[in-house]
Amino acid sequence: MSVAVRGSGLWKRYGSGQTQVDALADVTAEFGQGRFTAIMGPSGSGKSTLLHCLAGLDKPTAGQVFVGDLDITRLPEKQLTHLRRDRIGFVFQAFNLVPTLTALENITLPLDLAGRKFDQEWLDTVIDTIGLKDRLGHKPSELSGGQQQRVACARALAARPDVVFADEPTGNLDSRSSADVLAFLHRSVRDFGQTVVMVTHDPTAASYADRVLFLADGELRSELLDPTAESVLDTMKQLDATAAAAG
Ligand SMILES: Nc1ncnc2c1ncn2[C@@H]1O[C@H](COP(=O)(O)OP(=O)(O)OP(=O)(O)O)[C@@H](O)[C@H]1O
Repeated sequence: MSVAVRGSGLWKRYGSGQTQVDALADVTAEFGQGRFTAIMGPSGSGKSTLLHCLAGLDKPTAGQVFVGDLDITRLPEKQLTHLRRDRIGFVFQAFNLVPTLTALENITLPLDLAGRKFDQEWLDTVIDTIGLKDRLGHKPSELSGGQQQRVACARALAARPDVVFADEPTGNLDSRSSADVLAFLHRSVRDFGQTVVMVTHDPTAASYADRVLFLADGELRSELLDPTAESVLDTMKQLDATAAAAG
């Protein structure tokens, strides 16, 4: 299995002296191509920081991030911007759609901005899979939260990136809409070989992934393969118990 993204010896330090926080403390992790990985952990454990460093949105204090063979921590800002545009997709908790554009215009916006020719067949496949064909001419305000997030997922996939990073993509959704969004991400991995890395608090959301990584205090503490909501909950309880015993 080839590796889509790799973080090696990642540190992220904020502040100094009394207020110093190591949001990441020597995290090394690989994300295989065509795999769906969830990142979990208590609030403040470093999940978003890890995702942002892996996605080139933030620079680690030490360590390296490779997208394919490319060390993105060494890239000048302009090349990094191009890499984020061409090879990385993002889905945020707050959808972040452009309110004045239709759903379809939002989906193709990154390609329009990059002046790229569409792979129409791929775009049709993605649009078929989000199941919003009759809503493509609607503005975000005319769509439900779940529909908006599916549009945001389609936008992230439109350029067929090496990897899609999703930061709490179901954090603002009810369970039915969450299931639609997660089913779409799952299908993009299973049917199209996409690579997805998703931060979530929700054991049910994590159960859609192939693998769950658990962070605590900026360190990787555990890993679960082929998770179920129950096995994720059990692991969270064990980690809580270990933390309570240690502290
Ligand atoms: N810009 C910043 N300046 C100082 N400290 C920061 C900054 N960003 C994050 N931190 C600290 O780094 C640690 C990790 O934060 P991070 O947001 O990555 O955690 P998280 O696991 O994503 O939390 P949550 O689940 O609450 O979103 C926290 O202690 C946080 O307070």
